[in-house]
Amino acid sequence: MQRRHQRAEKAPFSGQHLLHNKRIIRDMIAIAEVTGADTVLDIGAGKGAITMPLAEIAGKVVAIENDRQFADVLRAKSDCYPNVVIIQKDFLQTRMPREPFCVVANIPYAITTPILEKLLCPVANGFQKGVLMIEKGAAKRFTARPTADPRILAWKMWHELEFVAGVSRNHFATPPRVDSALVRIRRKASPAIRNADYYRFRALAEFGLQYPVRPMAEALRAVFTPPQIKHLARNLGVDRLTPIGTLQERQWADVFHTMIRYVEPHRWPASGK
Ligand SMILES: C[S@@+](CC[C@H](N)C(=O)[O-])C[C@H]1O[C@@H](n2cnc3c(N)ncnc32)[C@H](O)[C@@H]1O
Repeated sequence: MQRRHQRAEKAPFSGQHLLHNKRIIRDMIAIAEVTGADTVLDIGAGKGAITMPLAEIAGKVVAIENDRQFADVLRAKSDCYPNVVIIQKDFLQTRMPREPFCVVANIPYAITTPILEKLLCPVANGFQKGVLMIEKGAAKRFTARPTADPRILAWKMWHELEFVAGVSRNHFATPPRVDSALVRIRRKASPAIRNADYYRFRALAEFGLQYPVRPMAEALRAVFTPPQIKHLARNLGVDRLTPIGTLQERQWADVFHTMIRYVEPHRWPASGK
């Protein structure tokens, strides 16, 4: 009884919810549009449920798994797949490839946000597209429009995030406590803001969205002068009293470009980078 309890407790902590539905795995690879030219990362590869089907299609698969026993299983299974590389390491400690790469993964949910932070930083990072299995609540939050979360807003300025479908917990062993969902991510070919301005944009978004219900005129008062705010609101097609948390991505791009063009740099929110 006590041993069973210990086993049940291990899974939620380590995120070891292995996907056993082959159709869902095939769908994930198809939705990610993986081709023989792609290098694909499987983050939290487990025993290779996604790694090996990926290896049949992709040019190269990099399976990252920090559990030693799972990494041993992966090494044994990948013997007949010369295009699979196993990295036994914490994903958060691994260096992101600069060359283009994709991700197809059922990730450890406990570190979903740090994983996305690492993948979706457009600076010195070759991530292009992917499909991730994540917790359903997080999938809804990440794909909601508009977003009042500055971190998610920054991800979306450079990437399309799309909710694909919910996935029942019955497709996993051990089933997670929460429902899951697939999210498709694609890097934008022509983002409205240059990669070099990523940290500057984040600083503006974090500053402006400290209190998302604040009227935009008030939230941005320390950055823009009152006449600038008046022009900005007119250009965005919103009232000055519009809550800042309701601005859409394209409006945030306009706010940013207006700041860069018309506001003296000493008034820009500090980026720390
Ligand atoms: C949800 S399971 C998915 C396993 C496998 N991809 C599957 O679908 O069957 C997540 C996996 O991530 C691994 N993991 C947890 N934290 C990790 C980390 N920081 N870096 C790399 N792998 C991690 C766990 O050991 C587990 O195998």
